[in-house]
Amino acid sequence: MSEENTPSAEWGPMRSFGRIKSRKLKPQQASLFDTLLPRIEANDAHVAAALASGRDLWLEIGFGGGEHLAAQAARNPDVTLIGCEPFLNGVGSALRHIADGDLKNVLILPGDARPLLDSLPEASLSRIFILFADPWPKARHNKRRFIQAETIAAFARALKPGGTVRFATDWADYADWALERFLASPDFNWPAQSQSDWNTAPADHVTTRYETKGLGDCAPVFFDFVRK
Ligand SMILES: C[S@@+](CC[C@H](N)C(=O)[O-])C[C@H]1O[C@@H](n2cnc3c(N)ncnc32)[C@H](O)[C@@H]1O
Repeated sequence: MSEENTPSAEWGPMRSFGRIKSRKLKPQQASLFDTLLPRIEANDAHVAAALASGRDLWLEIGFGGGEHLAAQAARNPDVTLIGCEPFLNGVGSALRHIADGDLKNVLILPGDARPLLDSLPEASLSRIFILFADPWPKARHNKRRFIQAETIAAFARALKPGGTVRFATDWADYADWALERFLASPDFNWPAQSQSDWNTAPADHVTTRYETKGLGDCAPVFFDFVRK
């Protein structure tokens, strides 16, 4: 393998994430940042090892406090989950869940999911979760929503055929927005089962912290889109 083709060269953009400063954290959290995070950080080497293992790779974007991420990892020991979250205290909370559950199948990227999505090899993910993403309800802020035609194209590139994206929200306009964009994509199907059950939490869903707050303007909506 030539130098340019090694995974570390391919995933160079991931190195540009600034390190979260552990001194801004509570002492218990800071020690997890110093001890646990280096072992499980979704850096080039750890992601390369996860891919080489041949295990299914799932990605959770914006895991908040990490409750869903940790619960899915505990339920699915044969899968490796990557969680991305730029919110410092959320990462600290997820590290606590990972330590408490002695979970060995989680990688954490303390930052923006988009460069990671773009740098993962094509067709490397089996599932993507984006649960109760920031709704940006004001029209002038809609462009900040994570779901855009470009991110849907990035999901399509990174997912295996048959892989899924689960999108959940409790904001009606964001539900419409996401549905419109996924249906416009040539790369995704919305299967009949998800179409009939969109207002019921899927059997394998784990309630998230944000979901319990009920801050949106509608009951939770769940869409499972399938990569063609
Ligand atoms: C409304 S919260 C929901 C958190 C969690 N999914 C839940 O349901 O409790 C949205 C989260 O997405 C994170 N987020 C926003 N933009 C992101 C991005 N580009 N990449 C990864 N996470 C992001 C935020 O920091 C925030 O924690």
